[in-house]
Amino acid sequence: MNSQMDFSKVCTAFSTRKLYGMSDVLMDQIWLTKQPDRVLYDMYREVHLDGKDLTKMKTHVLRYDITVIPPGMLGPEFIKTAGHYHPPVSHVSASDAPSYPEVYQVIHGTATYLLQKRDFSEFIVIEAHEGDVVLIPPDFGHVTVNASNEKLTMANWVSDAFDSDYEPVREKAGLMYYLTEGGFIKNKSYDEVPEVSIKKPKSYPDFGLFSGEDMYGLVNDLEKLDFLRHPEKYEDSFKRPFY
Ligand SMILES: O=P(O)(O)OC[C@H]1O[C@](O)(CO)[C@@H](O)[C@@H]1O
Repeated sequence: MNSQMDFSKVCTAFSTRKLYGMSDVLMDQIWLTKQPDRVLYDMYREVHLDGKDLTKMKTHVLRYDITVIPPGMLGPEFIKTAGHYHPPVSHVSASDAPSYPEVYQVIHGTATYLLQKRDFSEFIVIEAHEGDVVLIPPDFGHVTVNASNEKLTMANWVSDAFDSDYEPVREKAGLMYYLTEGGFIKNKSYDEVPEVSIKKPKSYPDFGLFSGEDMYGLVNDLEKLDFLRHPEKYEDSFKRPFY
């Protein structure tokens, strides 16, 4: 996928996330009161190069989305996405059903992915550059930060069978740590937090995902993304510690 494309022409839905819509998850509430509302980032849903690709995505109940996050600060914090968890897969009735995973690829710029385990036992940070792929395993909440001085364009493949859950991140006023110019700052809403665990991007041969390979190409091989819809079948590959 080319970061210079006009994604609004090749998506089925466009939306933006605005500052006031994220007020609950920001570290500096005093800074916020002095800010006018503004658009923080753009989201393009079901990006497709032609109608056939869109049909394939819909048939497999998968979405290829693009998110564009300009550089900037939210007070002391670097600009970031609101953050959310995915619900457990609905076709497994067990109380420990895994939640839907997701895979990101940086198209242009630098992304810092923050991954937080649902039970607060892990906090993983992965800085990714152009071509890098980052897999969000089941049961991790996630936020993307643009801590660089250039525009970030990133893609994701994800199941289209659910809505993201924003409440757990909102009720704690963000993830366990905020990424600021001075480094990571602990979010006081959490009692005990694990240390920040810095990891490097990698390829995921078990899932057919390789850094440097444009993952839009998977539109021609969507069976390979079955793990996004049926993570319960890939339990061994998702075994902890995943990173
Ligand atoms: O939903 P949030 O937390 O604002 O994050 C934005 C991004 O997350 C995704 O929904 C995928 O999880 C992207 O498609 C979207 O652009």
